[in-house]
Amino acid sequence: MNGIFITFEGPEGAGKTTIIQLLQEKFAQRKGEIVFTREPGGIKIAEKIREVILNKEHTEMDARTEALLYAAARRQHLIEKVIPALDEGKIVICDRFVDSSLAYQGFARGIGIDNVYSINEFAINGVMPNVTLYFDLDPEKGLERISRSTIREVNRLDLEKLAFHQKVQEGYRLVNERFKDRVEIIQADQPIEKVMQDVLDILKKYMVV
Ligand SMILES: Nc1ncnc2c1ncn2[C@@H]1O[C@H](COP(=O)(O)OP(=O)(O)OP(=O)(O)O)[C@@H](O)[C@H]1O
Ligand SMILES: Cc1cn([C@H]2C[C@H](O)[C@@H](COP(=O)(O)O)O2)c(=O)[nH]c1=O
Repeated sequence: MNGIFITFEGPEGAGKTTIIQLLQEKFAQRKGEIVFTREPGGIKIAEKIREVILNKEHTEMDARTEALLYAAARRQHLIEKVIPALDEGKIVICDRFVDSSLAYQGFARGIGIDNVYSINEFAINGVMPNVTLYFDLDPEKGLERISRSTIREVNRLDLEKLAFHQKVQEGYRLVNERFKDRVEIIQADQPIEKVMQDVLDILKKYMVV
């Protein structure tokens, strides 16, 4: 794989999707070189799994089932979209990846970061990001942002209590420490233009911006 794999991580409402949209606009002329995608989703089967996981009616979903579904969506997305693009030398920018599973299912759901990493090792088979941009924002602020959004649909995980989202933040702290060689922290509580500039400053170490 000759390409560059870049992932965006962070809590709800941190601004990952907003910045990815701005990057898509900025790099609109470079469609053959840069692939934008997301997890869970990005391809047909994984988008269907996304619908199952995030459906607000599926309140009975077991935590391990949830972890396995994210890992299954990840596997199919890697095989169909991410790995072929990296093999062609492309840059892949993905909204969320395995660190989300470690923070949300591993830590916040209480399954254990190592347990969730194990099932994901089977799914990803050694494919890890070159760099991860972590959008750092307190969960209260992120939840407040999404509650004000008129376009973003509320999903099952958004509906978890604040205590869950605080655990997600704590989980990410542990994950970021474990993978500090590839994780770059973005201060997400800044105006969008400044967040975008900080993101570009990091991306320019990996690609022409
Ligand atoms: N820097 C910012 N300052 C203020 N509001 C912002 C900023 N970045 C994004 N927002 C707003 O916050 C809301 C959530 O942003 P966005 O969807 O990009 O977050 P996200 O990290 O992708 O969230 P999620 O992972 O929950 O989907 C949107 O309404 C967006 O306009
Ligand atoms: C990949 C992944 C995601 N999640 C959670 C995080 C969010 O609550 C949703 C995805 O929604 P978004 O608007 O696209 O951010 O799913 C998770 O818990 N585990 C994962 O592996």
